[in-house]
Parts: sequence; C-alpha cells; structure tokens
Amino acid sequence: MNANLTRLMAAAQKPARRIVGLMSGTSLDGLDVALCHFAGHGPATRVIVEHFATVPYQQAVRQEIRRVFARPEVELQHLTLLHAWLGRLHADMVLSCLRSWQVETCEVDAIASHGQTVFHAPRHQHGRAGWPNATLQLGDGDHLAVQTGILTISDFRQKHVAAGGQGAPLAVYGDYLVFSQPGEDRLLLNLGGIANFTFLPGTLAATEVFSTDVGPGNTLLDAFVREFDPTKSYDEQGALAAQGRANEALLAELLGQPFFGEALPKTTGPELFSPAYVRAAQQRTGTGHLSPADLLATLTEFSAAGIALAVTQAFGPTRLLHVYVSGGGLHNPTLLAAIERRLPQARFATTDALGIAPDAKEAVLFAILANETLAGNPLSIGHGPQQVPAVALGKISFPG
Ligand SMILES: Nc1ncnc2c1ncn2[C@@H]1O[C@H](COP(=O)(O)OP(=O)(O)OP(=O)(O)O)[C@@H](O)[C@H]1O
Ligand SMILES: CC(=O)N[C@H]1[C@@H]2OC[C@@H](O2)[C@@H](O)[C@@H]1O[C@H](C)C(=O)O
Repeated sequence: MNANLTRLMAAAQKPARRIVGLMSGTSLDGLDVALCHFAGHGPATRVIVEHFATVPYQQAVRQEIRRVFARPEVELQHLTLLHAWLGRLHADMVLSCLRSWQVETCEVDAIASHGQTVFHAPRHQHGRAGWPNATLQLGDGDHLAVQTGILTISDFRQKHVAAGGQGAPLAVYGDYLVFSQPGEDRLLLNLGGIANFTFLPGTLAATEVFSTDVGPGNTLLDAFVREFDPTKSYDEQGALAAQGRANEALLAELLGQPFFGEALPKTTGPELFSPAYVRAAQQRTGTGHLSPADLLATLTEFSAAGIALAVTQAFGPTRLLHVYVSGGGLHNPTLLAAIERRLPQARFATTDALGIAPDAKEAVLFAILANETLAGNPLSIGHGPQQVPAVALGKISFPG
C-alpha cells in the first residue's frame, strides 16, 4: 500500500489524535491556530484545546487579500498567486506556533485548514438562474501538507455545496457533537465578520438542530472604522458606537434588505453587507450627514437587530434560550448590550462556560470536522429545508 495511505489509516484508527485547526475569517484579522487533542469521534467526541493563538496578518497581507476579497471582478493572476502564497503563509504560521509550543510536527496527526474565504456566492446572492451555490477559499492544502510535513485536510465547504448546501455555516456539525446538553435549549451565537448561530435543542433531537447566518456581525463596523481612521481595524470596545445615537430611519432602511425576509437557514457575506450597501441606504434616507459615532451606533444596532430578527423568526418572542457567544464581537460591549436588549427572553454566557475559549471556537470546529473525516461517520442532522448534508467534508493532502 502507498505509504501515505498507511499513515492516513493509522491516523484514522487511533483512539486519540492531535489536530491543528486553522481558521481565517472574513475579518482578515489573522489566522486562528488551535492545537486540539481528540478522544473518540461522533457523539463520543472529547476535545481539549492544548494551545491556541491568533497569528495576526501583517497589514501587507491584508492588502493583498483585499485586492480580491468580496470583489466580483479581480485580477486573475493575483487570485492564482494568492492561492499558493496563502497556503505557504499559513504553513509558516503553523510551524512557528508549533515551535513556540514546543510541539514536534511528528506529534501532530493532521492539520484542518479552512483557508481564506475570498468570495461567497449562494444562489440567492448571485441570482444567476440555473447556476449552483458557490464559495471560494484560498490557501491550498497541498502547500500546507508539503511545507509542514503534516497530513492536511482542507477546503471543507465544497462538499457541502456539492451535496446541496450553501457551503456554510459548517459550525453546525461541531456544535452538535460537542455542545449539546439535555434539558437546555442552546443557541451557539458566533459574532465574526458575519453573525451566525446553531440551535441545539434540549431534547437532543438531531432533526431539530440547524445553523444559519443571520446578517452582519462586525464586518460593517470594521469597514467604516477603517474608513474613518485607516490606522484602526475595529471599533475598540465599541467605544465609538457608544458615543453615538442610532438613526432609526437608516436602521429601518438597512433592515429592508430581502435577506432578512428569507427562510432559515441562509448564508451571506461582505459581498452583500458592504459599505456600498450602507451608502446606498444613506442616500435613500437622506442620512449621508451622520457623524462617525452616529453611523457606528446605527450599524451596531443593525447587527443586533439582524440577530434578534432571526432568533424571533425561528423561535418566536418568548422561548427561553441559553445563548453561548463566541467570536471577536464578544470584545465589543456596545454590540453585546444591543443584542441582549433585543433578546430579553435569552440568558447569555460565552463558550468559556462550555470549556472552549470564544476566540478559539471556529478553529476548533474545523479540527472537529477533520476528526470526523478521519474517524467518524456522516452525521444526520436537521430535517426538511434545514437538513444538513450528511457527508464527510474536506480534501486530503498528503505531505509526500
Ligand atoms: N477589542 C475589541 N473591540 C471591539 N471589537 C473587537 C475587539 N477585538 C476583536 N473585535 C472584533 O472581532 C473581529 C474579529 O472577529 P473574528 O476573528 O471572530 O472574525 P472572523 O472569524 O474573521 O469572522 P467570520 O466568523 O465572519 O469569518 C474584529 O475584526 C473586530 O471587529
Ligand atoms: C463562506 C464563509 O466563509 N462563511 C463564514 C463566514 O463567517 C461566519 C459566517 O460567514 C459563516 O457562514 C462562515 O463561517 C463559519 C465558521 C461556519 O461555516 O460555520
């Protein structure tokens, strides 16, 4: 048998394994690297995060990604180069994390790499009749495998699309396996560039589980803060928004986007929720004069309102939900306060209460997906339009 396959089978058959989960999200803040120790798979999965770091992207890296990020038209050569360049950059970042944690590459069974989303195009967003859902992540897994010498599983979203999904949210698989709790209706709310949640019923009925994007999280806040002050990349602690007052006319106009009326589950991205979208809404409502603080206050309310709308759409206004928050938006108290005010029926905590640091959660989720691809079986989750594709996700890259 090919030596790579022998190694793959050995990794798959181990009772426990170590997987490095990688996530670089729509905020372009950096690469999240989580070294996870797994025992078991499927509903018996036990995961411990041994080490976690966010390796920040240098400004120059962000600029290279922004040349193609969420843009319908790009320079094809640059896109091509980025695919290889990001693969190598991510490999260097993994190797430097492992060095600083004093972990040898031979002690790691696999890397689970999400890659960098550069364009997300679900059907409802691209609107081309007869064309499928589509999504594109860069940072090819072969480069990671060859540069690090570690078996790499990557490009998880394509199989989801191939099997009828929109390529996201993939959080549902890992959330279901590690965060379900009998007797507690849980909502795992992630506040990244885009906000999403997974519902985990206290009955543990897998058919009721689903995951959906709900609208912008931080993406618009970041974009306008950058525009007001290019030296900043986000509204530190939500301080600017806290100084302003939300403009109700603009808020209502922003919420008029048909995305908010669509059935759950659904996905979106900065392709739709962009500064251009906000400016057009400002023009229609004559609110182009808003101060930076008032605009940030309005956009912060917009993110909170999108989340509350989806929760109410799914569960009605009174259901008691235990919400566990993760993602960078957790560091924005103005955003959190707005969400809590709009969901008075919910109890809030962070995923720390569930044993996973909120900043590490998405990287851990991809490690869980790789663990399932290696050792698990396709999971049957959801029902009807909320059915989650029951497939093994990701592509396997051998180091040699
Ligand atoms: N101290 C802080 N104050 C305010 N906001 C913060 C702070 N730290 C992080 N954030 C927000 O969190 C964002 C990063 O969040 P995160 O890493 O969860 O996003 P992501 O994974 O890139 O997004 P997605 O989940 O949509 O792919 C930053 O861009 C910023 O908006
Ligand atoms: C296409 C894409 O990269 N989507 C991301 C993004 O960031 C948050 C939200 O939009 C979510 O749909 C998804 O990531 C998480 C990890 C997911 O798939 O569950």
